[in-house]
Amino acid sequence: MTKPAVRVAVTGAAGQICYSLLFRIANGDLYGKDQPVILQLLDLPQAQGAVGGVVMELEDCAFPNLADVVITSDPKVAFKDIDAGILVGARPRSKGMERADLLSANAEIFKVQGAALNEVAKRDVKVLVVGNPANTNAYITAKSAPDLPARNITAMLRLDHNRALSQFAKKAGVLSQDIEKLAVWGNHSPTMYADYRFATVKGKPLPELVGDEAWYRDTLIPTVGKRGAAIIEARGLSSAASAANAAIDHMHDWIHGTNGAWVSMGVASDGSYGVPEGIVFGVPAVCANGDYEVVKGLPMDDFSKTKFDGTLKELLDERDGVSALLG
Ligand SMILES: NC(=O)C1=CN([C@@H]2O[C@H](COP(=O)(O)OP(=O)(O)OC[C@H]3O[C@@H](n4cnc5c(N)ncnc54)[C@H](O)[C@@H]3O)[C@@H](O)[C@H]2O)C=CC1
Ligand SMILES: O=C([O-])CC(=O)C(=O)O
Repeated sequence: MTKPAVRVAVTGAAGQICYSLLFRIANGDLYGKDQPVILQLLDLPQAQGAVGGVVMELEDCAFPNLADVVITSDPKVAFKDIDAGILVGARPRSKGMERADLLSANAEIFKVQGAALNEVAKRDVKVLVVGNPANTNAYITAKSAPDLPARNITAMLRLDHNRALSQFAKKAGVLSQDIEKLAVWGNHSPTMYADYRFATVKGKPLPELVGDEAWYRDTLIPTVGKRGAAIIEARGLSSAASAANAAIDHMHDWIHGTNGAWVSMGVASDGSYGVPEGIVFGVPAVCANGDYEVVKGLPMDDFSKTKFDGTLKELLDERDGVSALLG
């Protein structure tokens, strides 16, 4: 017998990330090939025609498990009874613009969408915020959805995690899939801290395989931190297919589990590592049974502490920047 369909809302459906993401979800990359999915697509009124075009293309793929598609500009229609929500729709950064510039432009969007999720989504909905500044947008969403568990409203650090994996793999001459226990801490921004101190490859410490602490500090960390800007510079547009891939990885692992492996997720702090409660902070996590647990008790050395405090300070400043809006 066919399983009942799950409902997945995706916002920013006419945008470039969704042009990749929607096809991956419809193909079963999120919930599996045996799970019917209903896509509930949100975009602005002026983008409805373009969303219609994307939906024609989805139809033309004849995905066996795409049960239905809803197109709307009303968040309460898009989020009705959803099992999962991927909030992509936001104003993207253009050349020369920093994420902080996006803060106020996007804060209002996530306030409205948080309130709509609060009203109509399933009580155990899993939410991933992709739209930048992703951590603070997730923070606003959670604060605007007080009846939903804050732990279920997450932000995307997985692109940073995947970027770091690839750079480390290249440097150490190993496969990225063999790198375990990498952690990306903090904000999805150039201040993020890709921490390889605990990482191993087939039991060997990654720092030993890399064998070049100066490269790690002076090249790896800034390369990953500024990768989004490098892609904008090269493409004239921000990253899209890799962002969609990271969103699939994040949600897939949350839904299906990681078999003990660490992944990096932006999650509402419970106060651990000294991060004030509620701040959405990138942490290493292990997923199981449709839930995640933050890896706790990792020690910090002087370098880590400096990096950690820097990215935390940026998030606290962003929080202060939106506090008036949250009232
Ligand atoms: N967290 C991460 O790792 C990454 C985040 N991003 C962010 O993802 C976001 C989307 O990127 P793209 O798809 O490239 O942008 P895009 O400009 O191609 O598409 C954005 C879409 O969102 C829609 N939109 C705007 N306001 C909306 C609202 N209130 N409700 C629903 N839809 C709305 C627009 O009409 C447009 O169709 C940007 O904020 C970008 O910075 C991009 C890459 C990585
Ligand atoms: O940098 C940007 O604006 C897009 C983004 O978040 C990324 O590629 O990491």
